[in-house]
Amino acid sequence: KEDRIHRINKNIPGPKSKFLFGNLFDLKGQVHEKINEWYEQYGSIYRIEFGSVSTVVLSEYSTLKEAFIDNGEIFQSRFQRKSRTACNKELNLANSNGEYFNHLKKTLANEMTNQKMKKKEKIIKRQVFLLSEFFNEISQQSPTNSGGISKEPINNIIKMYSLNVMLSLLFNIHFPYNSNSYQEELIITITRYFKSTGLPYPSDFIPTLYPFLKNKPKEYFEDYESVKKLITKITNDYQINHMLEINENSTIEDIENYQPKNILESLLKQYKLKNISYDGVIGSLMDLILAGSDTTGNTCLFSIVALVNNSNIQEKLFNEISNAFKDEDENDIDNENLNGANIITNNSSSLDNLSYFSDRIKTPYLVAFIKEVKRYYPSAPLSVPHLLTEDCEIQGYKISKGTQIIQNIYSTHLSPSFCSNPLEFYPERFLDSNNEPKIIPFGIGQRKCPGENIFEIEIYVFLVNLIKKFKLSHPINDNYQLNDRGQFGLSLQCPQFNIKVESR
Ligand code: HEM
Repeated sequence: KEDRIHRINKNIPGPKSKFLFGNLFDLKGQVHEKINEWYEQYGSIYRIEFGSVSTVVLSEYSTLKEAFIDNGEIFQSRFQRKSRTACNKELNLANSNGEYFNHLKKTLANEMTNQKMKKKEKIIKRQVFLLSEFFNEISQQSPTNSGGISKEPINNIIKMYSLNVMLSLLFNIHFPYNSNSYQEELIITITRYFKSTGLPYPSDFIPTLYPFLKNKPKEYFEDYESVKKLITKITNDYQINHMLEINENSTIEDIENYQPKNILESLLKQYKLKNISYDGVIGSLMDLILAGSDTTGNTCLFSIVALVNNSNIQEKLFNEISNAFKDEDENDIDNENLNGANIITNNSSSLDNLSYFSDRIKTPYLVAFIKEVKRYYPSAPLSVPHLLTEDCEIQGYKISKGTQIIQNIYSTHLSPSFCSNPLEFYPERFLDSNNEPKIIPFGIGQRKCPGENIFEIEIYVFLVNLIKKFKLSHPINDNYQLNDRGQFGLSLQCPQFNIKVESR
């Protein structure tokens, strides 16, 4: 089977590969930068070998469109890596295929529509308010009160925001914004897991090595299990406390008539109808929490880096936002403590009345800034690998079924074929709606990210509040730049940084 794949793919250009290991030795560390180097050498379609797995890397919008949209059906399956399937048994959304996947996707798509997500802005604003308190504390740290410097890098706290949004959306709970405790360990575990899950492990691609390396690296499997334990406990608790209407005595009809109140209940309903397994429920919740918190968290962090490194842009945004949203929020948030995670009470407040996101037309420069952040710092630089399920021809090259396909979002966004001066951070390029370049941070085609709608609200509300209330700058000198070279992982990791915060 592999001989056939290699025979068909051999006409596609690409670097020389080594016996047994293929190009794996080159794919260590900053994988996306190596993939970009090869893109510059071989163009928008090239072939590499992940051990014995023939792989084709596709870049640039027209090539990706030809594959993932014009030939969408045969490009939609996930390539299964043993290290991942050993954890999730192919029962979760991100790793399943075929009918089972379609069922899961439909269940989640129904719950994550633009309309439904817009109604969740209240939840997001609550989290942004709590996060602002943390920034307030930093700003008051210096003796003059004119501005303070964070004592520690702020990366984990910002990731706590995106994790809390997902936890409150799914389970109606969130963690406090402080360090030295259980939640910081959780963030570190998620970050480590997401970094390592993007790396190509030799045991996934060299069958002869599998028996020796199958449970390595140990940390990767331990991290997965520790997050799974937490999500399983929260899900079990939720069922006991909230889904009382459905129990062992319920008939199929009762279950079918049950109206789920959120994403979690929709998944549990499908489990009770025996359409998906309990592991499928937990695995898909983990997808949402892991994918939802790490990608969004890193993008929020990169947006802060962009504000600090481009103070003129920060001032322009401050002026635009202050003019657009003059009103002040009053926040009255009550929490009850439960095992370290707080239950969110549903007191209504002025938070409920205001929707920044629906009014984003008032802030065209901020909307353009967010697009530029997504382009310049693509949070999922190489997307999630796909599997080609039928032979096909793309850009005149024949590709065999069984080939692993990589969506190269990183080069697509940062190559001169995409836009002029691609290495300049320049939001203005998105101001002309007739001429705006097409970005694909969420992937392309049938497997495109289901979290896009919620992400857009999360980053918009986050930036409106942060920019309106605080001036952010480099902790040492206003003229210095923060390091913005992302570290490779399934999501591009923003380097750790401290920050100076002044209240506006
Ligand atoms: C900056 C924010 C985000 C970026 C850049 C991003 C990017 C991506 C990309 C590139 C993919 C793969 C698409 C493909 O294979 O064609 C993906 C898949 C996925 N994302 Fe996101 N994502 C983000 C936020 C989120 C959020 C907030 C959630 C959850 C609410 C989420 C959940 C998922 C899931 C579950 C998948 C797997 C979908 C599947 O296999 O069908 N993502 N995302």
